[in-house]
Amino acid sequence: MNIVEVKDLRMCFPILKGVLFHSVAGYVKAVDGVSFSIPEGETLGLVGESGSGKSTVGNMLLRLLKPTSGEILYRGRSILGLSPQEEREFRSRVQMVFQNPFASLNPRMIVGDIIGRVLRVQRPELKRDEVRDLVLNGMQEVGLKVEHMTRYPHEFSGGQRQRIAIARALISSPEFVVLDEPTSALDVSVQAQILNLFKDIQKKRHLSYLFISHNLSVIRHISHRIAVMYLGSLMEFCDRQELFRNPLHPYTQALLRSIPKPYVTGEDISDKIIKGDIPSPIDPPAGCRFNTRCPQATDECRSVRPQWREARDGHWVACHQV
Ligand SMILES: Nc1ncnc2c1ncn2[C@@H]1O[C@H](COP(=O)(O)OP(=O)(O)OP(=O)(O)O)[C@@H](O)[C@H]1O
Repeated sequence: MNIVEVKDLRMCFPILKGVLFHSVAGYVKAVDGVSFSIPEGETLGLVGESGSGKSTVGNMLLRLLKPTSGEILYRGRSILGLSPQEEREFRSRVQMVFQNPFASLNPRMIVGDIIGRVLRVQRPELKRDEVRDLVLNGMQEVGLKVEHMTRYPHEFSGGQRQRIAIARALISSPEFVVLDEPTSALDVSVQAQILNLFKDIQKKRHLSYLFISHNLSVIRHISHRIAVMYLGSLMEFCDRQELFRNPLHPYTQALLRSIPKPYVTGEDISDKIIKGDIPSPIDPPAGCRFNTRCPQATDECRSVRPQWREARDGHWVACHQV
């Protein structure tokens, strides 16, 4: 069963102008017709360059942003227009971990209170000792110690702080977690530990993740399926192994070529880097969004938007050349 299904999702941010920002000068088409699904217990890796719209998708799934149009189904039910009761239930089932563990933790609260606060709001019937026990279990699950409970965030390293943020996200026993670049601010060795922690927790709790990153190596390590995003649109979506063995879209192929090889020093990857800049989402190119940088672009690519279609079993792509 799919835990999340997204259909033709769009998000346009108005660009306001004037002294009192009273008129609209245009729109940023941050997300422009995105569809995908996430099966229960799986991780969907959402990868793309900076500004491609990944965080906007994540924020819409969390109900932090209301889509301009499209549908978001959570366990088959729309999450748009929930009653206050349904909203509370949704909040306990869906959680998030963001990139910056330095900014996301209140520096004036001790760790035990940071993690336990969610429970005080969501389950006011719990007694103090019960909250404490749950917080302790949660801390141990992510590799924190009992004595960490009374310390402040500034006393911890980046990796430890991200463990605190993870414990806080898990304390309400969510089913689905949006992980928005959760390891990007960490050292490489710590990144691997945190990625493995996410995997262990997923196995144990049968959690589903949307994992957002610009780093394909990280996405490869953690994902079951991968969606490749470019300038607000999905270019390709399939199983992880299929994507790395048989990438169909020229953008995905270029992304894979640009991953530096381990143990090769001084490798010249200048001819493998995608040429040109990502165009502005205020005035995206007509036809295929990638046509201005695609070596295979034809007149059709420059004028007709490619359809999002299943080229092979479970392998979706938007490209005229496939
Ligand atoms: N609140 C907003 N108002 C106006 N434009 C926005 C807003 N939020 C995002 N954008 C724009 O929408 C586009 C997509 O942004 P988004 O943050 O979703 O991309 P991203 O792929 O997550 O990039 P990054 O990896 O840099 O966070 C960008 O052009 C961004 O400037």
